[in-house]
Amino acid sequence: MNQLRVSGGRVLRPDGRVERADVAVDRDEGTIRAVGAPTDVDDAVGGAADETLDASGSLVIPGLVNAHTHIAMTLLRGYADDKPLDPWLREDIWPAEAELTPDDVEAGAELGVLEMIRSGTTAFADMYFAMDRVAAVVDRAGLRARLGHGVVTVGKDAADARSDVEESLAVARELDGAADGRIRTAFMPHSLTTVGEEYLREGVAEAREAGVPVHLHANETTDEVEPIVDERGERPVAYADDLDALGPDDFFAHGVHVDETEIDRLAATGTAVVHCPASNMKLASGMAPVQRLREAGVTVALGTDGAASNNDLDVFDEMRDAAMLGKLAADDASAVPAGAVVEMATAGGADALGLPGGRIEPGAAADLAVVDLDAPHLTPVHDPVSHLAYAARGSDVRHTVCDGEILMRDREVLTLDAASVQERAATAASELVDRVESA
Ligand SMILES: CSC[C@H]1O[C@@H](n2cnc3c(O)ncnc32)[C@H](O)[C@@H]1O
Ligand SMILES: [Zn+2]
Repeated sequence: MNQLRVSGGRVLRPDGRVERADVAVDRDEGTIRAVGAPTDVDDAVGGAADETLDASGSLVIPGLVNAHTHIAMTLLRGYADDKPLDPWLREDIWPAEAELTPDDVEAGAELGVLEMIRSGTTAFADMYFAMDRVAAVVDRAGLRARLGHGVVTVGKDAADARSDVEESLAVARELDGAADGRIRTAFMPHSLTTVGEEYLREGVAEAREAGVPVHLHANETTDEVEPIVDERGERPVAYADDLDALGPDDFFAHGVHVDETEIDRLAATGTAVVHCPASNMKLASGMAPVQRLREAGVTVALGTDGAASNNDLDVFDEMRDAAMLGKLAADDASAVPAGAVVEMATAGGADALGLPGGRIEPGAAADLAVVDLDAPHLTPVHDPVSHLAYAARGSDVRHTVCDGEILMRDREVLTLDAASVQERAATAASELVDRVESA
């Protein structure tokens, strides 16, 4: 066995306990072989490690999962701020995205992936355009992802609308299993209001036939919920159920404005919700009832949403925001505690996306982040889980491992050339804005 050993650290176990332990990784299989005291790990795997990552003074955690983003929107970070969702999209974001080229998407995706590796994220879900380019970046950079082409049919004639649906299905069929299985796919209609009913019905039926999940924005703002209720006489989750878009493989972004009946239906169908607290606060979309969702048994994951509504891709920020906002939403300081947001950012994310990882245990995918605790803002360490939720930052991550491969060692990303990625993205962003202004 080609063995990577993560040694000398404290390890976050699936039950939330933290213990001093080494982690032995089988790099051929990309899985964790043993976790425990160094001598026990030696006994379990035999032989010396081929490579070691020093985790002394550090906390070894499952690689974080960013369960909803639009990765290439890094190019639009800081481009348009301080507006609610609908005018932000219509007045600023969609006109800019109309000028995006596949090269831009690749440049933005590289920048996003670089930022994620640096902050300990090893898996993400992405809804955007030019997904073959995003897939190529994921393959090179070494992460895992669930990818889908985002469909919008409003404002399009029937031929264009149908071809958008077909593209999403084609991407879902063709890219599934790419990057040695690290890439999985989904059918991704943008939302229940931006995709017409006939296209939703056809697309979901074909996605079921192809065996790929469905991912969409749902119940994000009252502006989106109200027209559905007015026109259909039913809530969005009931409409989604009628479309056959709910199930244990499916995951919805946001779920801010969900009532008790909708929460029960999400739980009963096993549909996961990706909570995006920073985006919900920045766009003033509202406060998701995270405590209620979790109490009802809904799988809740965390997502940054795009970098234009966040404005970063740091899942540590998302954990802190989720814990803070969850308390405010429940009017209860004990709601959405530290352990809950850590679970949402790890096992909850992996479960929502149907990707391996999220737990440090033998047999699990070797997706890990090593968080350096030796910093003023992390001193003293009364409770490492509290630090993960409330005090740590993405920049505290020292090493990142995915599928048994080291993506970042001692804060140096090994799979991408950070300087050239930043330069390429900055140039692409400024040329994009020039094109938008002259359009
Ligand atoms: C059709 S690809 C995805 C599409 O979604 C847009 N988008 C970015 N953030 C949000 C959000 O919070 N709610 C809804 N839509 C969003 C993105 O700009 C793309 O156009
Ligand atoms: Zn989104």
